[in-house]
Amino acid sequence: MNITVFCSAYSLDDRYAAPAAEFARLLGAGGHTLVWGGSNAGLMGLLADEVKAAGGKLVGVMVELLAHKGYPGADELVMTGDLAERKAELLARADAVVVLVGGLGTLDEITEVLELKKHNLHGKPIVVLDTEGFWTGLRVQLERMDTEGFLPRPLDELITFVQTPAEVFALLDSHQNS
Ligand SMILES: C/C(=C\CNc1ncnc2c1ncn2[C@@H]1O[C@H](COP(=O)(O)O)[C@@H](O)[C@H]1O)CO
Repeated sequence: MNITVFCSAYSLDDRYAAPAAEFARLLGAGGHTLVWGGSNAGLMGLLADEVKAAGGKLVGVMVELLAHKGYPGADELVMTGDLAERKAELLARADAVVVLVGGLGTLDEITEVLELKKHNLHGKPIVVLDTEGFWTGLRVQLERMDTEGFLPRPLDELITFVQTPAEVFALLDSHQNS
């Protein structure tokens, strides 16, 4: 499975780094391919290291302006012209999207794939690994949109929040088998 991952480009403490590393090991050991921003920076680099060490493949989708930060050991590096093209490519190459902790770049990526799914422009699973309740604020806001009639379809058709790396793969397996 090609799993596109959005996550922080910053180095983070163990509360966030350890679950991200565990997720990456499960991804690699499961024979999946990590599709990600292609950077060796922070959590993005840690993720790639762990996936590679566990036997998974790496496909980096980069923008020219950040090419100097490219992960040296990627199996494939795709160069895109700008951030919008990169987001489109990250989604096009995904069988599923997984979101780890992150900042504005990650938030931008989540809302993009959600908005496209809302309009039925793709039907790929979007799973948030909600480490330490990091995304509680987003979940609460989305639930309010859902209950107060701001969404054209139920929220649980659009996105799933889980607490552990193992739950991510259990969910993706259940999607594959359905
Ligand atoms: C932080 C530094 C460089 C960042 N380099 C990046 N390279 C590739 N992709 C990136 C980079 N920064 C952001 N992204 C994308 O956005 C998400 C992370 O952004 P956030 O703001 O940290 O959440 C990530 O999913 C990438 O796709 C200098 O060391």
